[in-house]
Amino acid sequence: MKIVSAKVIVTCPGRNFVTLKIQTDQGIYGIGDATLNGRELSVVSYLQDHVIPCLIGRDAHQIEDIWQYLYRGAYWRRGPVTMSAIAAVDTALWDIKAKAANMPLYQLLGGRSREGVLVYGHANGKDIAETVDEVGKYIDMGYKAIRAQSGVPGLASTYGVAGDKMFYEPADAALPTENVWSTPKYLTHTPKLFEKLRDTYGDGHEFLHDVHHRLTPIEAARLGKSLEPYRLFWMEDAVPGENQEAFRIVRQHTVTPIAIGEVFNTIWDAKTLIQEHLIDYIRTTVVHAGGITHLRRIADFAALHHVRTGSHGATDLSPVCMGAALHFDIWVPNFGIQEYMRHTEETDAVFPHDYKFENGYLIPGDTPGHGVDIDEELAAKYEYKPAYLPVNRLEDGTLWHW
Ligand SMILES: O=C(O)C(=O)C[C@H](O)[C@H](O)CO
Ligand SMILES: [Mg+2]
Repeated sequence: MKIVSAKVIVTCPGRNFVTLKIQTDQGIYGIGDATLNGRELSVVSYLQDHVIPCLIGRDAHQIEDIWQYLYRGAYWRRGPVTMSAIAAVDTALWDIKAKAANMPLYQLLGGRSREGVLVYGHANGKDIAETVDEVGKYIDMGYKAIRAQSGVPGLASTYGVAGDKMFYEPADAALPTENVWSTPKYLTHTPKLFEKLRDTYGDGHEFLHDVHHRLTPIEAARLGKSLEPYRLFWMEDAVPGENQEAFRIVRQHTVTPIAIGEVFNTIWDAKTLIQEHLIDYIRTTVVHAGGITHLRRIADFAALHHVRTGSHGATDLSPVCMGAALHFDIWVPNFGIQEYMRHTEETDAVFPHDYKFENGYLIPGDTPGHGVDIDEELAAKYEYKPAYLPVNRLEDGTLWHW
């Protein structure tokens, strides 16, 4: 089955998405997500100018060979742009193979390992009281796991805390918004939030928290320790991930489970973290870590070291990524949890899909392929709009992590 054409579709139904569509000589097509938040057009160019010309005429069934061809063959390995482009090709090819087999994608991976994919939603509020109320709304919707973020007293705005509660969009401005950050204020405040959540809702739900890479290792160790009485499912991105060895310090001091990986692109970003048992959950996902082919490699390596998966699933990962991720999640033996930030109605209309939310779980459908399509006519109505993620500064103006 030969690849005869491929095109990149950019659309902005409330936020930007980049989608690759690969067409074969047998009339079967596949799609893959290529969205890299705030840097979307660099992946568009990488695909259009450098990848698509190399795909034409290749056998769409040779997924592994094409992956190696694009990874090794480029000479310049890794990085978010390269790996998002490879992921888009890989996802589209798995979609094609599953459609050709007339099976849902999870059947090709090894079949279902579970009935549904446990997901966590995002609750956030300007203060503890509002966050506790928002968590209650997620519990009422049936969520069993909820990420909680709260505004910090004395800080005007904090990433993760939004006006629109259900459809929070971090890439919120044509140029980066500037937030102010104070580690001492945050470290004093955050344990109080989780104390209140456990007091209010008891022990029946999982609570998660995202630190956004803002702490040093010893500060992260302190936070993890202070959160221990509230039994978090995980503490996410506590320190920047580049220095994997730094996690040894966090690990030595706390039994709060540790998660990281949404900014990782390959197994090499997580190798030390996994083999030294420094983390509990690896959060790489389909679109930013080389597609299903590479994610499977990471998950298998993680399984050897008791590390489970917890794929990133914010709104900037399109429904195409979510669909593919759910087929992966329903199969992967060492599954942990899947993040699920709901897309808007406009986005869902552009990307018709067959997955559904039921009682705290997402269930992939049985449509052949990954079960997500793109309505190209509708997509064309939403023109690309530049949008950036915010930046973070300390109170004295120093640029900080976010
Ligand atoms: O969903 C999360 O855990 C995030 O941290 C959201 C990210 O900031 C967002 O997806 C960046 O593009
Ligand atoms: Mg995160």
